[in-house]
Amino acid sequence: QVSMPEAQVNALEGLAGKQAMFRRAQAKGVCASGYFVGNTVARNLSSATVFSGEKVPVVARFSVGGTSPKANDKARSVRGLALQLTPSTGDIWMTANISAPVYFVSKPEHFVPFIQARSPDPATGKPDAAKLKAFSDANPDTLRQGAYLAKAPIPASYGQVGYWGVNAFELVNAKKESQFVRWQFVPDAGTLGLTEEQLKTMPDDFLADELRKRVALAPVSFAFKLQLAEANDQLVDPTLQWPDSRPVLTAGTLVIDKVEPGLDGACKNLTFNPLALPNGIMASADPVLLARPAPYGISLGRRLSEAVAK
Ligand code: HEM
Repeated sequence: QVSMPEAQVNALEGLAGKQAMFRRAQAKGVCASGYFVGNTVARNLSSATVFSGEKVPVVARFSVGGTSPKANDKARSVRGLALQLTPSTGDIWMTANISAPVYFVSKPEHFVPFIQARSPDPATGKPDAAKLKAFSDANPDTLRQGAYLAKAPIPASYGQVGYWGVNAFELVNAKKESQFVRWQFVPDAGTLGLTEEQLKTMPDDFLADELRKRVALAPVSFAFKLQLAEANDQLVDPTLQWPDSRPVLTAGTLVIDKVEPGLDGACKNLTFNPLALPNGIMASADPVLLARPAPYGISLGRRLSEAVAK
């Protein structure tokens, strides 16, 4: 009997073949570092020490969606921004964010059939179109992320695309007041997509070098924004956004001022566990959020033991 988290990681390995030593999702990426500074908006909502206003050291990993370390940087997939914040006092905070406001499943048990419907059928070497249609028809919520990405520009830079936390979290302040939020990292340089011409002429691999060159000239920064839930907003379905009318407040700044010359750096031995939350930031009841740490840990375990076995 295979557990759900193991089945999820196995399904990811089936998409483009097992990629030993690489992350089983967002396999292609680059490690970077910098700092985060929270402001009074954050401090009024949360007692987390990452929001104290000090420069909190950050390890960051930018990534391209999919399970292949050779993924095409021009693919119509998500880009990722994963962070580990290590304040001088208090708890570490980890978060893994994507360049879409929504996820592709609303229930963790849909993850395996979603991936399998897109994986090559052993008989034909291609995904089974009928199987994909049947799954999509039965679960139309699994098409929402694709619909978003179909309309979004293909990012020209890891530093010129927005990243969303997607899942809802609960902030709690010193007075024990609670506020449910969703966060996003909005690039200060603005968003920029590849032109039709660039989509034809750019190489498949450019994002890591582009970020190195950009950061060598000046740090890359993002506004950390919080969208505030109202009383009856749903907190458990990451395929749905909250209404645009919900207030979005700037609560801090993320600055990236160094990019690893290679790919790994400090990210190699880490998994960015989205439930590694400090006091003052709590998980919502979103079942997709609660399902994340186990497969991340399994992926970390597999890739680290493969690296030793090599
Ligand atoms: C049941 C749902 C999910 C499963 C099974 C899953 C699975 C995984 C796995 C196995 C990894 C590789 C971990 C590692 O080796 O360190 C990963 C990484 C990642 N996931 Fe998820 N994930 C889920 C939901 C989400 C959601 C909702 C988001 C969006 C916010 C997300 C964003 C990311 C990002 C950005 C990474 C790359 C982190 C890095 O750079 O190290 N995942 N996921």
